[in-house]
Amino acid sequence: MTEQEIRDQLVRLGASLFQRGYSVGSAGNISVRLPDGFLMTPTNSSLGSLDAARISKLDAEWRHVGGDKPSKEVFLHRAVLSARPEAGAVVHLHSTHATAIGCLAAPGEDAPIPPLTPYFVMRIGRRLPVVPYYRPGDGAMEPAVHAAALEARALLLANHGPVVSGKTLLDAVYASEELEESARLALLLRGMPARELTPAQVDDLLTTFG
Ligand SMILES: O=C(CO)COP(=O)(O)O
Ligand SMILES: [Zn+2]
Repeated sequence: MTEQEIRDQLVRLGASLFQRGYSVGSAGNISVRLPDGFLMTPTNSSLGSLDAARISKLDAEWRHVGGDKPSKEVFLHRAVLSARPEAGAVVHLHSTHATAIGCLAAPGEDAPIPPLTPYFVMRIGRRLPVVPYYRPGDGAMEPAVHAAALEARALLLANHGPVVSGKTLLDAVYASEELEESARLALLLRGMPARELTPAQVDDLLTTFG
């Protein structure tokens, strides 16, 4: 895809997430890896009304080289994209149910959502580490996020929200949606004797689709 096509896709997918309530106000941010750097949603922008021409551009050293001022969460995206060379995009949301799990789970926990359905396992994997709370935009979070991203495709920022990587922007968006719906399901079934996928079923999914 050309950079222009990726910019247009970012606008479309941001609007789609916003319209369905996965993000509200100016919450959340998205980054995409390019051959010569990165695209990032501008700070204080709404995912619902991004302007393709004003999306921030950063060079390969994460210096701002074009468009509006980038998200204050540049450190967060840099931590994940540098830990996961195969990842092409990162989506950070404040989606309600995943954030709720990030308020219930203990920082350091690494599987706060049980493997209830195959698509959760296929899109998120076995681990979903919970990174301790940091103020939004605090660069001090970078080592903790980097360490978590080395072992998992997605993570939860305690009391803040989910961070999900994917091979492509579309993969990262699909995985973010799957994570939010899985969190919702986990909360709906809390305290009920829900049947989880067995370790053998999880292994089978990961070897077939992982
Ligand atoms: O989600 C956010 C902070 O965590 C939004 O911040 P930005 O508007 O700077 O991207
Ligand atoms: Zn946030």
